[in-house]
Amino acid sequence: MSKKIGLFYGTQTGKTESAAEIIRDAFGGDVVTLHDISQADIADFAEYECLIIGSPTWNIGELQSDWEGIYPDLDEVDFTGKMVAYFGTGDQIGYADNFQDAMGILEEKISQQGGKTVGYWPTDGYDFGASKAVRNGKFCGLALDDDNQSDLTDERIQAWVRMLKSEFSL
Ligand SMILES: Cc1cc2nc3c(=O)[nH]c(=O)nc-3n(C[C@H](O)[C@H](O)[C@H](O)COP(=O)(O)O)c2cc1C
Repeated sequence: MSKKIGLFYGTQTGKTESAAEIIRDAFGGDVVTLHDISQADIADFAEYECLIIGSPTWNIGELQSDWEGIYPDLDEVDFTGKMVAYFGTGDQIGYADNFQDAMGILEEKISQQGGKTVGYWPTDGYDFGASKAVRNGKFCGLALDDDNQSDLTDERIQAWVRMLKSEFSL
């Protein structure tokens, strides 16, 4: 595996950070480098051909606050030629009409800036009303819900990473 992957995540209470660590470990070796977006610079995206972007949804349909801060600057980043996978953490029962919105908001912006989305994930096995992260009946990335389905997080990540290894051509 010669390609390096940059995983950029934001977190408020640690769940998205834990998921990021499990994703990194699932790739094995030192393929994935973690970047807490609160410590990162937009120039850091340029170092990677493959990116993974993670955010929880907060405050009813909003980005995690560090992503919120950097979001306007994404207009200056060229993601052309990069493959980008997304994951989110959310609460499908407590926030059923905004489940995983942050993942959708980031995917929309980064796609507009040239990123090619990989790692779509089925909506089967979830029960929610509405989500900005759904594209043609699938999530635009891996949806995790540690508030209600923490027992599924590990197996979802392992299956998604197996898929990504192939989509990233690792
Ligand atoms: C005040 C509050 C608002 C939230 N809003 C949403 C929401 O709109 N949509 C959603 O899917 N999850 C929502 N959540 C759930 C969080 O996204 C979820 O707990 C997530 O795993 C937190 O990730 P973190 O620990 O990385 O910050 C909300 C949680 C709280 C406490």
